Amino acid sequence: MMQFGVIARKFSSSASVQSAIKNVTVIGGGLMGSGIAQVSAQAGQNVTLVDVSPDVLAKAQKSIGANLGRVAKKVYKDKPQEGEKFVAEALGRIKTLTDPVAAAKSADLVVEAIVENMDVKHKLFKQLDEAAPEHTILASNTSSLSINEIASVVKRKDRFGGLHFFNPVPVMRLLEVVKGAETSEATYNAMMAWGKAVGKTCITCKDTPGFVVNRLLVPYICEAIRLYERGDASARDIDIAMKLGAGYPMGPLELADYVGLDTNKFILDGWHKKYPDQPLFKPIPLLNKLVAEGKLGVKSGEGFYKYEKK
Ligand SMILES: CCCCCCCC(=O)CC(=O)SCCNC(=O)CCNC(=O)[C@H](O)C(C)(C)COP(=O)(O)OP(=O)(O)OC[C@H]1O[C@@H](n2cnc3c(N)ncnc32)[C@H](O)[C@@H]1OP(=O)(O)O
Ligand SMILES: NC(=O)C1=CN([C@@H]2O[C@H](COP(=O)(O)OP(=O)(O)OC[C@H]3O[C@@H](n4cnc5c(N)ncnc54)[C@H](O)[C@@H]3O)[C@@H](O)[C@H]2O)C=CC1
Repeated sequence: MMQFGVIARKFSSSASVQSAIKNVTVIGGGLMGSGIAQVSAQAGQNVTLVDVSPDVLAKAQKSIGANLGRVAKKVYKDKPQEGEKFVAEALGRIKTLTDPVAAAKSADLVVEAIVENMDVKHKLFKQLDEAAPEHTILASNTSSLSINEIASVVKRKDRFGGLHFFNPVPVMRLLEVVKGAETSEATYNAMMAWGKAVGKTCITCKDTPGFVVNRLLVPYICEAIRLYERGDASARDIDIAMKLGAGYPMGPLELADYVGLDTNKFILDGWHKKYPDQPLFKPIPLLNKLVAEGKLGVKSGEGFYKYEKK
């Protein structure tokens, strides 16, 4: 207990922690990338947010502005002018680009948050490795792919690692810092210091499938889908059970809809291919059916539940 207290204090987050990294490039302006850009800018970093789509970048700026407004309302409750200044300054620290190569040239750290596809990630990291200055650390926010496999295409394997954030990034306090087989101690220390500087509590994990959280969360969600598929309980009752019986903020089926059923399926299929004998990773016909029907959860308006389209 004593030891846990010490560890908890040692790794407790603080936005005032100093990091040598001042210029961060975030690639992918979707759900995760926009959140990573926001928390970095909030912590005083100069941020370049990159996406292939200018529309995504415009949407990301809008949602970051709205989320910074939420933070300002809380932190500067009685000082609205200071709140406005905080939002304007943080937004002013984020510039947007559609060219990852140009964006890498000024980066101390690049955090990649593009589609969960090994070939697409490889193509991007090859370009980044060639374009980025010598000292730049390259990191991936992958949910389920191997950090070593992603790093296989870069020369700077010692300056490569995993920085795995959680959705919604501005709210979830954890950051998994993943050491690849060749990640140097200096890179690891820099990633830990940066994670703390952007306000997260960091934990360390080796390059193992799903790291800590998803290795436990994916089988849990999949078992909930199988329970529902067998007709053992209704979706509503499964979710109520885990919220009221186990203290989770969302039930497993709500969380699956929130993360995206396509993402759930992608992770499961990838792990099943790699570990065909592991029963926890076996395909789930109901999940496949929902995805084939375009029922992807919150983002498509329907998954296990129906949602109003935004
Ligand atoms: C099989 C595949 C599975 C894995 C797939 C891969 C995924 C990954 O790699 C890793 C992941 O991210 S796994 C997902 C991790 N996330 C979770 O588990 C979220 C669980 N849900 C929650 O914590 C709350 O329901 C939640 C915080 C979302 C909402 O909380 P509430 O229900 O209490 O609702 P609110 O009262 O509206 O919000 C509470 C406070 O949070 C603020 N907020 C909510 N959403 C936000 C957002 N999107 N951006 C910024 N701020 C946000 C909200 O303002 C409120 O703040 P306070 O006013 O201070 O309370
Ligand atoms: N959705 C989640 O809950 C979580 C996802 N992740 C991981 O984060 C990464 C991103 O996920 P999301 O933000 O959910 O995806 P998303 O689909 O919301 O965003 C991905 C963005 O990347 C852009 N993009 C694709 N290829 C690109 C390229 N070559 N260069 C620049 N931009 C490119 C797309 O236009 C899109 O806007 C994935 O690796 C995912 O596994 C990690 C933690 C949680």
